[in-house]
Amino acid sequence: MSSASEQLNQFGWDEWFDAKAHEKGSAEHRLARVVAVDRDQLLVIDESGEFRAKLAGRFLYMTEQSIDLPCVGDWVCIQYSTSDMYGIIHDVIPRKSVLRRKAAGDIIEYQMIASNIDVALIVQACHFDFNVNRLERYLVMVRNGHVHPVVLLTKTDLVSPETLQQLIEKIRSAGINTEVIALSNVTGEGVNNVREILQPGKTYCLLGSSGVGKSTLINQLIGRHILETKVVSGTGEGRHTTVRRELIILDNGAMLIDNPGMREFGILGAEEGMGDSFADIYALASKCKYSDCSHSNEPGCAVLSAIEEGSLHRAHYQNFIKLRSESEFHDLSYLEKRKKDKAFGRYIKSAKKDLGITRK
Ligand SMILES: Nc1nc2c(ncn2[C@@H]2O[C@H](COP(=O)(O)OP(=O)(O)OP(=O)(O)O)[C@@H](O)[C@H]2O)c(=O)[nH]1
Ligand SMILES: [Zn+2]
Repeated sequence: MSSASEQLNQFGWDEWFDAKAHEKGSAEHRLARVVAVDRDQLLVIDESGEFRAKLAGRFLYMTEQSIDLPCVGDWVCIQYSTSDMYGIIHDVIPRKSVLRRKAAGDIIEYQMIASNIDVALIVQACHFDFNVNRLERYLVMVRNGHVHPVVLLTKTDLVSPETLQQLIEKIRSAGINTEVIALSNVTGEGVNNVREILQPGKTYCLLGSSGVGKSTLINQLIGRHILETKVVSGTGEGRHTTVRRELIILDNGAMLIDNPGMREFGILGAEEGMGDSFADIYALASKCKYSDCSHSNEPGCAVLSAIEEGSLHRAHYQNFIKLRSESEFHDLSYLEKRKKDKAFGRYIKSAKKDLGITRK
């Protein structure tokens, strides 16, 4: 790594990105990390501070999908010129991890929420909000994006220690081995356990339903001075109106991404299944000859006959197949793998018992 890129380590740059930048031939460019996106303007940070930036016309022209445009958390190749108040973004360095959600509608389109997140803190409140199935859906989304999950149970002040213990047992008996931190923003209990896992140079985000205490927790984690915004131009001079920063650097050097997309993520990402847009296909599927019909070539498939008859649009069906292979397949493969792991664990246990091996 060059010394310039070493200075970027504080913002999460590492050997992984370095290797990707070399592969792409972008290693010679100046690099910066996106801390906010405001329509066509971006706010980026590098070792010399924060700058406004815009996308290069050529980059915009060459980009076919909106998910390939820079989002919060991305590393970008940037050029600064003395004549322009904006830095010009020429490229995006490949993403190590992503949080994205399906855009509404039949066409399979994804919307980027943020990238290059190391750990997602999945927040549920002990009181009212707690739901293991929803937790599993969040875990699937997060792991599909290659983000490491940690579960936060908030509002412990509203439940008895026994109830809290039962909630944790429910999580464990669902086969979820993810680290769980219980906390109360009111008493402050457990908040330090969250602080302890936040490492400098790593990027975190909070996911969870509205009202579970994410903002309250973020406010506890943020030092006051971070809220003051000083935005300079590409030349390093002048001040401009404030952009709401979505990537926040905490006092200890850990980074926290909190953006509007993340706030809606729970509803559109983890909670909306495929059912809504493909209700017609699911209705037909119940009439297929085989209950495990994949609707691709089976005899007696009601979905395929509906296409033949013209009562189901082929394009709609193709979207269904594509989305199923892209999303449900990954989701299921993760859940199935975990079930298998669990089954394997039981198998090992019983085999040990048969052989008379017991834990000392
Ligand atoms: N009793 C109790 N109340 C809490 C706790 N944490 C947050 N609250 C309260 O719960 C309400 C919602 O908290 P927020 O932090 O705004 O929740 P949020 O998750 O940020 O919600 P959105 O901004 O809608 O995503 C507020 O009235 C908080 O004061 C807690 O640990 N215990
Ligand atoms: Zn079928």
